[in-house]
Amino acid sequence: MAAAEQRQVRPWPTGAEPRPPSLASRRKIRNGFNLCSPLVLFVLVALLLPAESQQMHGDYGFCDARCGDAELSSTSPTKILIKGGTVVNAHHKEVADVYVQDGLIVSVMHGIKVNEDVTVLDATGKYVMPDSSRVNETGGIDPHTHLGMEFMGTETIDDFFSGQAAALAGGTTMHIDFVIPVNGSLSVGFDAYVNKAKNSVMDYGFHMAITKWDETVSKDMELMVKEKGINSFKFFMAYKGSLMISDELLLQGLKKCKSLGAIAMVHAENGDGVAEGQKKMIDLGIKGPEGHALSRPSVLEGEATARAIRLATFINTPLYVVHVMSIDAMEEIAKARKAEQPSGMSLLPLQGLGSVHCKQPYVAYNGPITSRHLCHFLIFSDIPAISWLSQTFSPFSGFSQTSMPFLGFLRHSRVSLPFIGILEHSRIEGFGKLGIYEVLAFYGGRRVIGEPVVSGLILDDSLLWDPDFTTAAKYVMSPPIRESGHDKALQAALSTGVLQLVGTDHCTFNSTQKAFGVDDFRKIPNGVNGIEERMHLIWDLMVETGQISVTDYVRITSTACAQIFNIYPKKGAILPGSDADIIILNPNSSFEISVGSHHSRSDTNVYDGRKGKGKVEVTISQGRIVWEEGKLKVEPGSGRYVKMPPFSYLFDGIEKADEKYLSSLRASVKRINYAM
Ligand SMILES: NC(=O)NCCC(=O)O
Ligand SMILES: [Zn+2]
Repeated sequence: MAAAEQRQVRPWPTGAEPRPPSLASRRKIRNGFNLCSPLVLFVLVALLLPAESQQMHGDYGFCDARCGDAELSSTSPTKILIKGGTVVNAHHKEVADVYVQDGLIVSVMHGIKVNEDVTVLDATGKYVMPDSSRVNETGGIDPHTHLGMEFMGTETIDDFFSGQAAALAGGTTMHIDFVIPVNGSLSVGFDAYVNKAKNSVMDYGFHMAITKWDETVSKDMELMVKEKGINSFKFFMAYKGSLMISDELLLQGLKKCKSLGAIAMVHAENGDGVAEGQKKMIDLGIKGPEGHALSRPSVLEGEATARAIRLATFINTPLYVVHVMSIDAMEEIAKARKAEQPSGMSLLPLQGLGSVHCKQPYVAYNGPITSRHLCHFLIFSDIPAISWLSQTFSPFSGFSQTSMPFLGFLRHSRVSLPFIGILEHSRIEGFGKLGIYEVLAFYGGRRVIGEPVVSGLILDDSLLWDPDFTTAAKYVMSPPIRESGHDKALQAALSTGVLQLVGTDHCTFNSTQKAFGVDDFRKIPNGVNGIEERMHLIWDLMVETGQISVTDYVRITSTACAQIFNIYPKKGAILPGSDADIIILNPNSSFEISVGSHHSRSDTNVYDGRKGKGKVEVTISQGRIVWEEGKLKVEPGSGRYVKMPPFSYLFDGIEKADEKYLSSLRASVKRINYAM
């Protein structure tokens, strides 16, 4: 990496600010069970086989990303034992050790002993609170970023290097960026992004935008899915005159997505309405950043969301609504997700069942399991007769999520009240512990996913009225940050499962770039930061306030994304065989966000000055410690492109629904032709 490039990455302040306390007193453990035994090596090789990453390694040394230092440091060890923390997955949490080797999680269990060549991060004691231990581990996945994006006549100030360095410092270990076609060409756009991503320092995937429609685009979509590892395409319903597509194109795109098993994503704002709103503001003489919010009210977001959902329903294909910013859009998603629940079925809270540690909004599905309803259960049991279930449920047992034996049993036996019924059955009472820990994914109504972003969950639009242009302009993004009230409603929707996962839409422009629109809000490049702040802010906003549980946190920041984009449990889980992308978060430490210490290249930060509880103290990416004690060590070129296969769980049952639709047509009707 060029030294000049390195210098542009902002430093973690040295000396000026108190450092977070060291998480881990490193030590070597002697005389333990040898994890390099032939058996373990065999397991490792077996686990390595299904890896689907396409490596795009550069020829770089391992270097420190801190500003100006440019010092080379040695590669961090690839054998790591994290001792004594609470391992949190979306389905379950437990105190356990995690052993990592060669970039993979090898083992998650109690009392792992290792040889002296293993680096031990011992979290025990230091982080255990009176009621429970509180070290939470998993790497976050940001489903929505724009690094190195050319947009509104300029290019984002964060490229793949600085954006990813910032991500790692904040505990995000993978992100999915949007490839923008070049003059409508997907292939040219893809190649351009492969080039942009050359200096990557962590794993990443690609979505792709569709900005025009013709035979070549249609064929290229196929190529992208079948050969390039893209399983999602985004349609901009806004940005008239540049990225915006028509309903006709959207329909073509939805059909194509469905045939390829790719997820259609929408930026849902009525672009014609926005153009009209902008004209109105300019006519009224409102040219400052507040004009941005005023010109694109939430009704335009609600309308486009409703339209996209209806068109996707018409085609019968899944839809993913990016950056849900308003109550209007969220309510359309809520309505759609409830829409098709067959009568007689309901959602029940799991509270109070045996040893279940479930809190709202965990739900169990109290009705027949059909292929329309993906219910992914994890059963914990010490009842010998059924303890095999938790083993068979290992995602690495060779079964896909939807063909696990137990789900198969539920489906085929057509049991009504299958789950709750079984749990309440007297035969198992008193035999031991039994619990459903969580329903990982529930899909009941239309296949609609709603993604709020950190800015929409936390901020309100008041600062767009700030008299200082630079301050106001940094909040300009689309759809706009809404007036107070929308944020709280989005939080509630997230905590109750109406919205599923949290992105950032990290799309940074510095104050010089934002000043392009000093005389006209329409020229202010749209976008805010968040890739570094997401994990901290969501922890503080949602977990610290009790709105969601720790396992929910993992689900909305990591697991749901991995499941939707079909890379679970390689990503999004702390399980044997998963990639070793791990964070260690200390809920007793505090964070403070500051433009002076963030790792983005931007000279502004919309969260500047925010403080909160919960600090990511260690980030492990690809099995290497890349963030520890406030120091970032990254290797440009080490980031791997993660291919994402089509036909995620969201497509489960689509064919059956199509068949049902066709058989319901009662057509074509045979008529007597009287004319003959
Ligand atoms: N959101 C935003 O303002 N900028 C990035 C482009 C987009 O996602 O609309
Ligand atoms: Zn975006």
